[in-house]
Formats: sequence, C-alpha cells, structure tokens
Amino acid sequence: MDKEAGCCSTHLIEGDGTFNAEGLDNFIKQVKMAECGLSYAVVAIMGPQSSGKSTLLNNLFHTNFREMDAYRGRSQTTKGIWMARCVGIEPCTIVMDLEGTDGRERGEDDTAFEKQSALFALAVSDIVLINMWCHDIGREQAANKPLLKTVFQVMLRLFSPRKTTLMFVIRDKTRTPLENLEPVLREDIQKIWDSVPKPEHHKQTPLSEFFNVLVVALSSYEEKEEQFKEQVASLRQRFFHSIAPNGLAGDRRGVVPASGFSFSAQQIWEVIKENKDLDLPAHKVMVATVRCEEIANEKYSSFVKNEDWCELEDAVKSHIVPGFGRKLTSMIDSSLSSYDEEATYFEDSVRSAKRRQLEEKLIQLVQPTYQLMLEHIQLETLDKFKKALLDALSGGQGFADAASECAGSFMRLFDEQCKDATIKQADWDSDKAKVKFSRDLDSHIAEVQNAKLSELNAQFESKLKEALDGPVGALLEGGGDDTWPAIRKLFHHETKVAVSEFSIALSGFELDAQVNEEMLVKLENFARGIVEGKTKEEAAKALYRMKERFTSLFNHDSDSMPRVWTGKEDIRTITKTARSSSLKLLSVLAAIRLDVDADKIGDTLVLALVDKKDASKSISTQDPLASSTWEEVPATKTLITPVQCKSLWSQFQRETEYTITQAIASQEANKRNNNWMPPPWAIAALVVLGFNEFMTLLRNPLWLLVIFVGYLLSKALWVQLDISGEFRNGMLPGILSLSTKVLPTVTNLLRKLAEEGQTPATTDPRRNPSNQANALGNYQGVASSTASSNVTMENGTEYSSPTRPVNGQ
Ligand SMILES: Nc1nc2c(ncn2[C@@H]2O[C@H](COP(=O)(O)OP(=O)(O)OP(=O)(O)O)[C@@H](O)[C@H]2O)c(=O)[nH]1
Repeated sequence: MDKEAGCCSTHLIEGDGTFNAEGLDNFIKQVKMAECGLSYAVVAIMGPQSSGKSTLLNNLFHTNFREMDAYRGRSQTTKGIWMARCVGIEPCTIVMDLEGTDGRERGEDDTAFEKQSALFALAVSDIVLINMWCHDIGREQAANKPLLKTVFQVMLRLFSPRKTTLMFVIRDKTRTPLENLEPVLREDIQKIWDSVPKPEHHKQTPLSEFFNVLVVALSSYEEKEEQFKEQVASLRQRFFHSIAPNGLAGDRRGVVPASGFSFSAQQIWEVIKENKDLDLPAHKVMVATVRCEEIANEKYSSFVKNEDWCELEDAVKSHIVPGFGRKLTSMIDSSLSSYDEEATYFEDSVRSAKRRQLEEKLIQLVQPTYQLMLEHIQLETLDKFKKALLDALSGGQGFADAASECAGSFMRLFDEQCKDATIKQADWDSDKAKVKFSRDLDSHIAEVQNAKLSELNAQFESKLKEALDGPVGALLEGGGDDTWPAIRKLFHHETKVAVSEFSIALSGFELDAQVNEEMLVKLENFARGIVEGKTKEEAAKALYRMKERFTSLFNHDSDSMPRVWTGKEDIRTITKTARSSSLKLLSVLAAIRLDVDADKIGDTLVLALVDKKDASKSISTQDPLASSTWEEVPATKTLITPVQCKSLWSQFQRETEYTITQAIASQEANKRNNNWMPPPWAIAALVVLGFNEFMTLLRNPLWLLVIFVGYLLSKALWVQLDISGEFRNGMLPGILSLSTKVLPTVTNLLRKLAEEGQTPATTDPRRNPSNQANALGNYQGVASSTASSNVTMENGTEYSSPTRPVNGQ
C-alpha cells in the first residue's frame, strides 16, 4: 500500500483476477471508511490503454496512480484494478483505476477481464468516467465503441442496476465547442444502446433508466497543460458532495454501507468471475445479512466479555442485586444501540431481523441470571416473611391477623423486587414465580398454623390431663355412691372451662367453623378419654384396690385408728362392712358412667354376692352374674363384666379370708392374756381360808403399812425386771433371765432407797417441789420405758401402744 500526501491506495484486483481482500481491508481501515456509513462515493475510470486515465485521476483527485513514462512509449502501466482515496474531497470518495481496454498486452481475443472489470466497476461505482479521445467522436471505428458496448451489455446483466452516472471525459478537445460535440456523442451512445441485444423485459427500457450521461471535455495535458489543469480543477469541484441530492451521484441506488464494502466487493468479484449474472438487490441483502450477522456476533461477544455484566452475573449468584433489571436493561440497550449504529445503513429488513436475533440471544444469555435473581427474591423474601410472622406472633398478634398482614406486605415486597428485576427487552412475566411464592407463603402459614394449633392443643390437653387424671384417680379410689356424680361434675366443669378457653384461643386463627368445631369436640373427647383411661387403669387394679379397701376398713376403726383385737370387737359386722365397701368399689369400677348412671350394677352385685341367701330365696333359677354384659350398659362402657366380677369377688374373698382368721385368733389370744382373775372356786377358797388373816389385819393395822411397803417393793421389782416382758418368750427363758437379773436389781433398788434416805434437807422433795418432780419424773421415765410395749396385730402389722406411767395403771 502506498501512502503519500494523505493518499492511500491499494491494488484491489491483480492482473490475473486475484482479489486482494487483505489489501482492501487494510485500505478500509486506513481511510476509516467503515465509519462512513453511506456517506461515501466510489468513482471508476475506464478507457483505452494509455489514454491518460491515471494522469487525469492524479490531477483530479490528487491520487498517486502510476503514470506511463512518456519517453518509454505507449505501453500498459495499470494492470488489474487499483484503488485510492481521493484527497481533500468530502464525503470520502474512493476512486478505482481500471486496466485500459483494447491493450496490446492482453491481445485481441482476451476481452474477458475487460468485461469482468467493467461489470465490477458498474456494480460498485456511483460515477464511471469514460475516458475517450476527442477525435473518436462520430467515428465509426472509434476505440470507445467496443468499450461502451461492453458497458451496456454488462449493465443488462445486473438484475436491478444502480443508476450510475456515466461521465464521458473527452480528452484533447479541439476547437469544436462541446455544445456541438455532445449531441454527436449522445447520438453515438444511443446508437450503441439500441444495438445492444436486450432481454425481453428491458426491450423498451430507455438508457436514462440505467445511466445519467454527462459529458466534459478537457484540453490536452501534453500540449495545453495549464488549461488542462484549470479545467480539471473546475471538474474536481463537481466531485465535492457528489452524493448530495443535486450532486453527481445524487440519485444513485442500492448503496452498500461502507462497513460492508469490502465483503460486497469481494462477493461481486467472485460472482463476476464465475460468469454468473449479478443480482444486485439479492447481493445487497446477502451483504447485509453477512455484515449484520458479523456485527451482531461482535456485539454479543463484547456483551459476554463486558465487565459490568460479569460482575452482575457473579453478584446474582449469591444475593439479590438491587436495580438488577435497570442495569441489565441498560446493558442490553447499549449493546443494541451499538449494533444499530454500525448496522444502520444495511437493508432494513435484514438489519431488523438480525437485531431481533441479537436481542433474543442476549435475552437468552441473561435469562438464567434473571431466574436466579427471581429464586433469590423468592427465598430471601420468604425468609423475611417467616421472621416477620414469628415476630408478630411473639408480639401477641392473632395468628390470622399476623398471617394475612405479613403475607400482604411480603407479597407487595415480592412484586416490587420482581419489578426491580424486570428486563425491559424481555417479555418475561414473574407471574409463575409469584404463584410459587404465594404457594410457599400459604404452605408456610399452614405449617406454622398446624404447629401452633398442635402446641395449643397439647397445652390444653396437658392442662386437662392435670385437672382430670389425678382427681379422677382419687375419686375412683374412694369409690362410693357419689363417685360417678362427682367424676361427671368434675369432667363437665373442667371440660367446659378448657373448651371455652380453647375456643377463645382458636378465635385468633379464624378457622373454618367446621374445623373449629372439630377441634373443640376433639378436646372434649380427649377429656373423656382421660377419664375413661383412668377408669380402665383403676379397673385393671380392681382386685388390689378392693383388698386395700377391705384391709384398711377392717384394720382401722371409725377414727382411722389401728384396731386392736381385744375381744370386744364385732368381727362379723366389721367384715361385712368392709366387704360391702369393697363390693361398692367393684361396682364403681365395673363400668364407665360419664353420661348416665342409671345402671343396676351395684344392686346386682349386692344381690348376687352379699345377699346370696335372700337372692336364693327370691330367684332360685338364675345367677344374675352369669352374663358378659350388664343390663342397660353398652359393651363399650363396660370395664368388668358380670362374670369377671363374680370371679374377682371369689378371689377377693379367698385372699381376705386370712386377715379375718388372723383377727379372730388375735382376739382370742388377747382374751386369754387379759384374763387375770382367778376362778370363782379359788376366790371362795381364799375368802374361807384367809378369814383369820383378814381379821388379824383389822386388829393390827400396822400390818397394812408393812403389806403396802411390801407391795411397793414388789411392784418396783416387777417393773424393773420387766417380768411380763421376760415371760413373753416362754416360761423357761423368762426364769433363766430373771435369775440373773434379780440380785443386781434388788441391790440397785436398795441402794437408791438408801440414797433417798440420806438426801439433805435442802434437797428434801417436800421443800423443793421441782426436785420432787424430777425424781418422780426419773422414776416415771424408767417405769414408762419399761412399761411401753408393742402390740402385734393378727395380720403381722406391729402397732406401738401409747406410753403410760406405771402408777397410772
Ligand atoms: N495527448 C495526450 N497525452 C496525454 C494526456 N494525458 C496524459 N497523456 C500521456 O499519455 C501517456 C499515458 O498516460 P497514462 O496516464 O499512464 O495513461 P493510462 O491510460 O493511465 O495508461 P494505462 O494505465 O497503461 O492504461 C503518458 O505519456 C501521458 O503523458 C493528454 O491529455 N493528451
């Protein structure tokens, strides 16, 4: 490429027809042609070889095409097609210098390149200069005639030719004025046009449809250089703003935008070389398609690499990006604007189609990021909603209120965030995400509601259990006539209170009336279940409870004091009472009577088990307990069937029999032990035989004092030696034990009496009552410790007898 005085040029097509694509691309870059859009013009020059074409172009456009050295003779200097930028002409004007026609170098028959280059020039140029010698005008054998024929013929091969300006430049003009020459020339041109064979549809097409014909004449460059230069300078002025409406190429058609010029020229040349007809409109569409696609791909690639986009894409991976939609809309807008800017001059339909494709590709590219953004919005908003709902509930707000308030405000927040993420170019709606979010909210609300209801239910159930379980157990344990009325009262009261409180608590949930009712009924049933469960539990332990009741009543008196079988007690009555009570307990446990108490279980049991004799008198035929159901009691409420009751009672009687036997035995033993009085015959013998001694005592009362002292000493010895205790284990062990204890005890007793006798006056108990009390207390303490004894009941239970002073006996 040459570059001289601001002029760039390149060898566009070699002499052998090779297209220099690289050279053209470099040339376009060099002259910044791609930025010109449609504001550029292409001028080509055709004419016989060595007809001064290059000289004219260099003078006219200040280019630097090679000119023939006049001294070396007329030979071909320009081979193929050269291209250069016209210096100082606006808008950007490109000029092509074509190889001269009818050159000796290619020979007579080689006109193929001539035709190809002519067709190429007509296809890409707005203005074609036809260089011709003045003296050729009107001549039959003029050199330019074959050239014109060629031009017209190839022009017809263009399906829809551009309206090209044909400027005939007459060189070496003579004295004949142009006004006279031009009609002759135009006549020649018309004749040639008429003589060219045309396709049917162009038969009547006038020349003016294809060409603007202009004629200029220049003086000889060799002979009248000054004039030549002046005329050329004047002609140059006409090339300024040549594409403006009244310019040289003002009505040109089918211009390829400058950025597509290289590709277009290359394709045209390919088609021409393959000797095909050139469909310029189709070509234009093809160029537009290729170029627009190239531009779109380039914009797509630069979008993918765009730093802002990469940062945004990264950020969305981890969190919500505020202003996501705005940012992305602006990025896509800017990419599309950039495309529009570059592709603006290409075929509208193609450009728009490619723009749509680019937009779709960009939208597809950002779609996953948008989806991710929506997911973040959903998740983060849902998390915030969960927290807000929890806070509202913790703050004491009713569930339904809190749920609807939070759902409303977070639905709005979701909408706002979706709106913020909306990409203007994409027609995605967030309805699906909204529906999903709404479903998520509903399911979370339902989940929390269920949890809260379960919690509430559990709380009330626990309260009810506490209120019913223990008390019902206690009532059943005490089993009597008023047990079931009391249980019913307790059940109704507690259930009513719990149901009422539960109902108030449920009102905050604004549940469906039916669901609300179901929950209340469920709680009531739970309460019923507790009572029934407790009753079943107690019924399972019926035998144990009955025995316990019997033992308790049998072994304790009406003041709940342990009974001592002294012999005065009516064991039969006590047994009957205790058994009746146990039977009552059995009848209480035999069925659940939460709703009605109109059964005859108690009476039947009494009749069948206690008043057997009466029953056998009245009903001798049938055992009322020989049944597995109670009259008027449903099977579901029956806990102990009549048959089971009978069996339980038999077992109860067997197992309590021993207690009664023990009591009887104990009573008899007591009776034996307490019988200290001698038999009546002994008392009579004592009276008869002891009459004399009695009389002696009456006569000598001092004996009474001696006897009294003797009694005191014996009593003290009795207490000290715990004689009754010693003999409790048998006669022989008692005698042995007493024989070892008697002497030290007597000695001890005498010593104590001696010490009492020697006590000084100050310690005389009569003068010091407190000491007397202490002494007496000590004595009593000793006595009481020895006098306290254990009473073992017939059932083996040991009861401690109350402590009594010896002198209190
Ligand atoms: N008579 C005459 N000769 C001229 C004129 N202009 C240029 N020449 C001469 O013609 C010869 C060829 O000039 P070029 O400009 O190289 O001609 P060309 O048509 O470009 O030649 P090719 O590129 O080989 O086809 C040179 O010796 C020029 O001096 C002119 O106006 N009149």
